[in-house]
Amino acid sequence: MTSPSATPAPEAAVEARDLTRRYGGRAAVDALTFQVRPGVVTGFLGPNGAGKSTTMRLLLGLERPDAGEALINGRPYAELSRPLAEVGAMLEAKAFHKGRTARKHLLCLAQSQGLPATRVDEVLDLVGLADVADRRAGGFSLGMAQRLGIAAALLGDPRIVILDEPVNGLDPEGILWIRTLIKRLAAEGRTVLVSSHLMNEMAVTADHLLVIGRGRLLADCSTAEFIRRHTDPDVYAATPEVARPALLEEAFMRLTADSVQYAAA
Ligand SMILES: Nc1ncnc2c1ncn2[C@@H]1O[C@H](COP(=O)(O)OP(=O)(O)OP(=O)(O)O)[C@@H](O)[C@H]1O
Repeated sequence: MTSPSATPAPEAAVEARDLTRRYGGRAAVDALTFQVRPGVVTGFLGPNGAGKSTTMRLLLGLERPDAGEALINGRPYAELSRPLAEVGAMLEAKAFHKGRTARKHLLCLAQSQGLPATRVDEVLDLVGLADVADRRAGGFSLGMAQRLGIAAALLGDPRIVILDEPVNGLDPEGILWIRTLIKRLAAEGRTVLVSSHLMNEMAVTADHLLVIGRGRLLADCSTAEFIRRHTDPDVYAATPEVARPALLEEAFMRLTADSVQYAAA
């Protein structure tokens, strides 16, 4: 039998090390250090302006850190040889050329990354857009645009998926669809990092939480542990276990109350 110490710790798929990004002298992301593990859904939470989107942009090489490192499979995004095959992301649902059809949009992306064109129809099927694949994406509803964004993120069949507010503005059916997909991606062993403002949604989707406020890490633990630690003990004790996910919002408010800030323009 192999002793646990003989097994090297797997390299974190997504990692921030002392990650810092400043705008005009103010730190939007402030010495953040965390790892995101495969096989579970990690929720990325924080009040408005906490630095979630900036952190995701840093991880995806869309911005450069002022200090520290943002790593995908141990390397900065810019050093990945086939980025879409390693990490898929949706930061903004409507990030496509409005005059292009959904299929054309995905084909262009596939070609630019050396991915097989056959993958385009696979992801269109996966997200339920096969029937509207030849319609111009500019006419898509928000729900359809979100699905197209997710199709683009999954084009390279990446082991890492990063989604910024994927359920924003969706109807209940769209929310349920994304929730089911996100859980399946994690169950397949992928690393899934998802930001959201919708606490009820995170409570039923995320296994693990990273919570930030003013660019700093406030919590890094399982969702159940987060609720236990940050809920009033009497309320926690009086709430049956099945109902405890509903306490996430209160726990989040208690933890982040001091971190809500609105910087003067
Ligand atoms: N390009 C930029 N130039 C100047 N300031 C910026 C820029 N991008 C972000 N910021 C500032 O950095 C801080 C963090 O913003 P960020 O969008 O990362 O937060 P967030 O947690 O994603 O917020 P939200 O939940 O509102 O989307 C905010 O104070 C924001 O105003």
